[in-house]
Amino acid sequence: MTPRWTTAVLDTDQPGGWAVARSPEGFLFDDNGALFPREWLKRQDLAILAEHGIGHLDGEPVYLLELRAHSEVPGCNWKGLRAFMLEGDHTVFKVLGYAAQIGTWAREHRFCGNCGQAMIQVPRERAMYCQPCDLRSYPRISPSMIVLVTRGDEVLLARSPRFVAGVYSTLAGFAEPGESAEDCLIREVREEVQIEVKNVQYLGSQCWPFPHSMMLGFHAEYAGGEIVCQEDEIEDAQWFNVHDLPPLPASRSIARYLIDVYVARRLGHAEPVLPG
Ligand SMILES: NC(=O)c1ccc[n+]([C@@H]2O[C@H](COP(=O)([O-])OP(=O)(O)OC[C@H]3O[C@@H](n4cnc5c(N)ncnc54)[C@H](O)[C@@H]3O)[C@@H](O)[C@H]2O)c1
Ligand SMILES: [Mg+2]
Ligand SMILES: [Zn+2]
Repeated sequence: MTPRWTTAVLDTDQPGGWAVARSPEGFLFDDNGALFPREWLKRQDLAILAEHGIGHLDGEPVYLLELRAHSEVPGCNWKGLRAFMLEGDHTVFKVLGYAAQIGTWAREHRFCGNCGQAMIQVPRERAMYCQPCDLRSYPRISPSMIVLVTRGDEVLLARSPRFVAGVYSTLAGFAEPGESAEDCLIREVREEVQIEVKNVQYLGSQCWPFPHSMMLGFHAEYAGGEIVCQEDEIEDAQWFNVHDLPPLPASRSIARYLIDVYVARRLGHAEPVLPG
């Protein structure tokens, strides 16, 4: 099946297509959603910082208008990316997630990190370029490990102080230079709860555009230790029985997928599908 959404580097000199507008307040939307006829959107009073051609949705070109600040557009409102993840069309969320990552990266790479001079967008390539340094900067992706640790009928779930009240999730953390995915996972579990794991198994991955994580999802078995929560990072961590789980993360997250897969296997139910 052809995917509805494919990324591409489009020429912004071409007219037409759809556009999304992103400001520090999130994405612009109205009753029809977050995609607007591009020519109409560009006629509105918007503080445009940059325009990027980002791909095709159902065969139609899509552009991003990255704004310096949010503006009032009659009949429209602004909404954060997370809200689009939680509700509405998943393909539109993927478009907006990609747009957010490109917008953030281009905004943060307007100047060369080596010499400080202005960089230019490379035509037909997703890169910012500094001519004097001959330096190209590509969109940043941050590999992050996420793991469900289990012990028979029990799963290890934890709360960060940043979570919605009551919600428990799997452990996660960013890879550091010099680490393999497995090294990172073992270190993160040790740091966050002082538990040792074994039989690490990769299950799948998910783009997590908050702001640019690439989540690599694993299952691991408990090998030893008692839970000791890392100060500041982990508010609480517990072993939960698969028959008595606390409020869990959003159904489109890989964290939820890892939990649902294990519970399904344990209870002999059909396995869920990982949202792309
Ligand atoms: N999709 C999901 O289901 C899901 C679930 C849980 C976490 N996540 C994501 O996983 C990522 C990592 O999880 P975490 O917040 O527990 O990480 P973590 O345990 O490594 O701790 C966060 C700390 O890492 C540092 N940090 C921030 N950005 C970094 C980067 N790009 N590279 C290296 N270090 C960085 C900061 O000091 C920050 O306080 C986050 O983006 C989080 O949103 C996704
Ligand atoms: Mg963490
Ligand atoms: Zn430079």
